[in-house]
Amino acid sequence: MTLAELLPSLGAVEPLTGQCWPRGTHLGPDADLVVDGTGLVGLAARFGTPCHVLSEGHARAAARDFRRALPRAEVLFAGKSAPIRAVYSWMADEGLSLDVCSAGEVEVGRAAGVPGARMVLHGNAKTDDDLKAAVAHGVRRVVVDSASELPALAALCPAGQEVLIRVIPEVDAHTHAAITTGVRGQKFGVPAEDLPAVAAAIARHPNLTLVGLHCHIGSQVTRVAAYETAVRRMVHLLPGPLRDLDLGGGFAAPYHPGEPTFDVQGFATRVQIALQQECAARRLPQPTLLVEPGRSIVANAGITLYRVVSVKPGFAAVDGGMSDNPRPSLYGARYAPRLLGRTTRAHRTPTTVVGRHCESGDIIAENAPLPADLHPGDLLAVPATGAYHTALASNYNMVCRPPVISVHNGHATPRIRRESLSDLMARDLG
Ligand SMILES: Cc1ncc(COP(=O)(O)O)c(C=O)c1O
Ligand SMILES: N[C@@H](CCCC[NH3+])C(=O)O
Repeated sequence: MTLAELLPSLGAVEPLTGQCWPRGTHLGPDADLVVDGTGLVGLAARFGTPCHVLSEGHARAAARDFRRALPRAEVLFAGKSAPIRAVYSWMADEGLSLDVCSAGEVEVGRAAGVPGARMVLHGNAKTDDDLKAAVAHGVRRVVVDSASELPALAALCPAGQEVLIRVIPEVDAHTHAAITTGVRGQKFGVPAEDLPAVAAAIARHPNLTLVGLHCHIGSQVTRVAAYETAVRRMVHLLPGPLRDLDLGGGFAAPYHPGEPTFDVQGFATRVQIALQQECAARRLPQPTLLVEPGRSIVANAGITLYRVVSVKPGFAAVDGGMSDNPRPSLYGARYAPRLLGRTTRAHRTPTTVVGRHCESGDIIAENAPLPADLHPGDLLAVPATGAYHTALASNYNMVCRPPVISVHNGHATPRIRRESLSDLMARDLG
C-alpha cells in the first residue's frame, strides 16, 4: 500500500499530486486547498456553488512562459478559451495579443482595453456583424478561411486591411476528432493546392494585403513533433516572403494527476530550428512566428466547486453538470474531483460524479476514487476547468450559469456574477 493510499485510513488529508491544480496550490487547515492565497472552502461559503475559481497568478505565469520561450514571436491569447474581460486584460498586461472569432469576442477585447492592432480575427463563417465589429475596432489582421468570404471582406474592410490565409497543413495532431483541424475532411482552411488561387483572389482586391499564412492543427495536442511537421509544411507552402507565420494554438493541458504539462520550451526550440532550416533551404527571410495558446494558459488556472446534492451506490450527484461543463459529453473528457473541507477514515471507492441534468451522459468524473462516506452537503473541487467551461456553458434545464471568481495573492474578485432567474426570463418575451 502506498503512503497516499494509507493516509485516508488514518484520517489524514490526501496529498496533492500532479500538475492539474493552479501553481502554488497547497493544503490548508481542515482539508482545505489554498489557491493563489485563498482557501476554497471559504470561497464556496461566500459565493455559493457551483462556482468557477480562476487563479490570476497561474494564468499570468503560464502566459509569461510562452513569452519567455518565444521572445521574438507574437503570442496571442485564444480568446475563445476564456471570454472573460479580466482574463483578456491580464493577458494584455503580460504582453499577449488576442485571437478573436466573433463580434462578441471583439467586444470583450475592446472592453478589456485590447487595441485592434493587437487582435487577429478568425472564423470559417464570419458574419457581416463580426466583420463590422472588427473593422469598427480596427482589428489589424483577418484570417481568410475561404475565397468565398473575400467579396464581403473587401466590401467592409478599410484600405490596407491585412489578411492571412488559413491553410490545411495535413498534419494529424492525434487528438479527439471533434477538435482535429489540420487534416482534410474537416471544415477549416484552404487545401494547399488552392492556396495560389486564394492568394491571387486577394491580390485582386486593392484594399486587402496578404501578410501571412495560418494553420491550426487541433486542440489538446500533446506531441511537439506535430508542430514541427506543421512549421516545415507551412514554410514549404509560403508563396514568397511574407511577414507572418501563424501556427495556431492547441497545446495540451493536464486534466488528471500523472498527465504532463505541455513542453513550451521544447516546442519553442524545435519549431524555431525547423523554421530557420526550412527558410534557409528555400532562401526566404524568416517570417515572424505567431502562436495562439488558450487552454495551456487557462485550463489549469481554473477549479470548479460543487456541492454534493444526492448519493446512491456508485454515484454522487452535484449541483452543476453539463450546463457548466459540457466537455465530458462533447469529447469524452473526464475530470479528477477531490473532497474538500473534511477528513475521513472511510475507504476510497470508485464513484461516478454526475450532474443534475436530464441526460445520462451528464458525467463529470467516472469511477473517481472518493471516500465511501460521501454525503449531501460535501464540497468537491474539480481542477483543470479554466478553459472552455464558461465559454461552452448553457442554460440547459433552465439552470443558472455559475459565477467566475478570480483569486490572486489572497484576494478574491467576482469577475462574472451568478446568473439569476430574472436573467433567464429576460429574453423570454411571452
Ligand atoms: C484558430 C485557433 N487558434 C487557437 C485556438 C486555441 O486552441 P487551444 O485553446 O487548444 O490552445 C483554437 C482552438 O482550437 C483555434 O481554433
Ligand atoms: N471546445 C474544445 C476546444 C475547442 C478548440 C477551439 N478551436 C474543448 O473544450 O476541448
